[in-house]
Amino acid sequence: MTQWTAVEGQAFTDILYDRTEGIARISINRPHVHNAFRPETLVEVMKALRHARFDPEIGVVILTGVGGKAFCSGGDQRVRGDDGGYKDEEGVHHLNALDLQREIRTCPKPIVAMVAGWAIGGGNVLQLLCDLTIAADNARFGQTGPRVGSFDAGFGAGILARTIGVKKAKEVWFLCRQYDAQQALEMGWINTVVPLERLEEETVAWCRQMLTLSPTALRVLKAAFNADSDGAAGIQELAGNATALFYMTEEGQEGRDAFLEKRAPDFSRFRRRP
Ligand SMILES: CC(C)(COP(=O)(O)OP(=O)(O)OC[C@H]1O[C@@H](n2cnc3c(N)ncnc32)[C@H](O)[C@@H]1OP(=O)(O)O)[C@@H](O)C(=O)NCCC(=O)NCCSC(=O)CCC(=O)c1ccccc1C(=O)O
Repeated sequence: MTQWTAVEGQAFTDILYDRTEGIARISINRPHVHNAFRPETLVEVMKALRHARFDPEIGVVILTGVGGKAFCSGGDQRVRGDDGGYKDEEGVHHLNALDLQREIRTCPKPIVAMVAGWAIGGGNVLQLLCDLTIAADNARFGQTGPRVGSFDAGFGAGILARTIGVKKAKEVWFLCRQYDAQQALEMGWINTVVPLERLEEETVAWCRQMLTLSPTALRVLKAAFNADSDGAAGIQELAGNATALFYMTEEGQEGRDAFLEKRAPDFSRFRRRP
């Protein structure tokens, strides 16, 4: 059994944020609505995710839902307003699941979705955008948009098509059916299925295995997997890794040192590699 400790100084209302060695866990905590999110929920998830990103002791993040019956059932329909989004407590309308989607993709640490029960609507899109998905045998996946007057024509359509194929993605969105964990596994929608009682153990084992590997290699690979589907922003993310690595070389540092020492740079000792 993994021992989790609440992260100090991080108090939330809609989520739980805790950690064990090297792993941060963010859990949507609204089980009375199958972990549907409201704008405030997403603000809290992003805050915790940023905290985990900048914590040097954290190498992997788990995103999950409390209660064993749902990962997340998407946007909370009870706070969906008439002015283009979901209403926060001040009455301001948001579509800030889109902000979280981008933050999941640009977080340089692997994010693992740990899915028990429903991953539906915007909840399915969140698990889809996580780098890996470990599902319990009670997990069920699907989109409901065309039934409830919504759609995600961004990552929710495009990345689903890349993941399970265009025909299958159209089936998911056009028919609004639900798929069990075994069907999702067969489509390549998720990575593995385990009995519910083994879900946490298996997820933590996958995380621990990643923690033994090169963080830089994982970081650059994550950027690489997203680069083409993120367009110029994806190339920027990938290229930023190249710049960071170059700054760590003597060749890169020679340019900086020459400027600071007010002399011409001498790059002659650096090889022109084939
Ligand atoms: C998930 C179900 C299929 C589960 O069915 P069942 O097991 O029978 O449970 P229920 O009795 O239906 O549910 C229990 C309880 O939870 C409430 N509930 C469940 N889901 C939601 C929800 N999404 N919002 C509010 N409340 C919910 C339900 O009403 C029950 O409460 P009671 O008080 O007991 O009545 C089934 O529950 C279901 O189909 N749920 C709805 C799923 C859904 O349609 N989700 C929304 C899809 S649209 C979406 O997520 C868009 C959001 C988004 O990410 C987005 C997309 C594109 C651009 C921007 C955005 C963005 O930023 O938001």
